[in-house]
Amino acid sequence: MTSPNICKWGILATGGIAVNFVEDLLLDSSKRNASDVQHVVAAIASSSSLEKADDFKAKTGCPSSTKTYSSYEDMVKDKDVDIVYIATPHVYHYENTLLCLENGKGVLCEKPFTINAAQLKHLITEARKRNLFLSEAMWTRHIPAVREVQRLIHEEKVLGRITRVFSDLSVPFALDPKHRIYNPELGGGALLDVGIYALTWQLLTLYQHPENARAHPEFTSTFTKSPLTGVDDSTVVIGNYPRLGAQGIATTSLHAKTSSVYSVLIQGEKGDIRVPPMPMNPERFFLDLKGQESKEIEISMNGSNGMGFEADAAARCLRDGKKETELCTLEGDSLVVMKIMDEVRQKGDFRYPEKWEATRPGV
Ligand SMILES: NC(=O)C1=CN([C@@H]2O[C@H](COP(=O)(O)OP(=O)(O)OC[C@H]3O[C@@H](n4cnc5c(N)ncnc54)[C@H](OP(=O)(O)O)[C@@H]3O)[C@@H](O)[C@H]2O)C=CC1
Ligand SMILES: O=C1OC[C@@H](O)[C@H](O)[C@H]1O
Repeated sequence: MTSPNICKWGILATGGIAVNFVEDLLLDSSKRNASDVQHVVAAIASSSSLEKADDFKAKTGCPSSTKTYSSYEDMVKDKDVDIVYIATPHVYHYENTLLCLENGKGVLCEKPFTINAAQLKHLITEARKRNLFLSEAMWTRHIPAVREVQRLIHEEKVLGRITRVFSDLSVPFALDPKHRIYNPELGGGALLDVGIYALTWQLLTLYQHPENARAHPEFTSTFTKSPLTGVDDSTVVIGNYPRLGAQGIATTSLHAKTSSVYSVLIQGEKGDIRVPPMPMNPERFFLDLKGQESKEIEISMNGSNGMGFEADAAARCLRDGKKETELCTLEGDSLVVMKIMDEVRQKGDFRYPEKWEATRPGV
């Protein structure tokens, strides 16, 4: 048996989700059927202090060999780092990614990739120019249960013709204007933070349906601005897919909570598939075929938070010299999502502060 390929990660930012990501990196990858790759947390950087990076290292149980840095700029120069995972608030993704690329590092950047499509196009150009790996950490696209739902409806066609897909992620956050979810200076708002998952499910099921052949749907949307800070606090995106004769209704809210019955409901002529919450990383779903008992299908992640699958995909790309993952391509997937979110924000007459919408001068 050949030894696993080792992927050496740098962790840029030490907030909430970075903990979950690092926990998954430290799990035995064979539990995810990924014995061909192995992850090492080579370095952790905090922009706040070295102490914060050290605390993060201790809290997540990283080995003593993991280096810590008190600046992102120093970490990206570390020769022991192959790829950087970026977990800062949304408005920083563009500059943080450029910093990594300019220092020769591949990047897996948290969602939403950037604030707008123009910024993402620039990142794609820079990554290609430098022949570096680049991907959005849209983990949902890599989750085994999500892939199984896609296989069932697209390949096995268990529901026959698909007619409608409802998808929702709604999280009632406390009304705090400083929290990144409500703060326009951090790229807050329901659509970019949580609505992106509801939209992704619509694209995974309808846009990526083989009979749609990635034809761009026509979108109708509503965008409600929070009286607190002006970011959207509830948004609906309806996609019309004429090639399928189907519609997708993606919803998000910072007030309501996703129904406990389903976060995704895929309706077809032969029945429904129902994915209970949460939609980001489901381990089970229900197949409700007409005239039959409901069947629960469980696809366990064996104790993983669900973020290891995107890390495995990135590690395989680095090993194989690929510059993007197959399940979350730059132009075919991430850029499509960014363009739709731009369109929805434009219709809702909402822009982030101009300095966060900007691309570098001359781009
Ligand atoms: N995939 C998923 O399920 C999830 C993804 N996310 C995504 O991950 C990213 C980070 O979210 P989350 O971890 O919840 O955010 P947190 O607020 O918990 O952490 C963000 C980190 O970014 C760094 N940072 C740098 N500049 C700032 C600043 N001006 N204000 C605040 N933080 C700053 C800080 O780390 P330091 O001090 O170390 O530099 C901070 O701890 C977002 O893109 C979000 O959408 C979030 C939750 C779940
Ligand atoms: O990605 C996310 O998923 C879970 C949410 O609670 C969080 O705000 C968001 O960033």
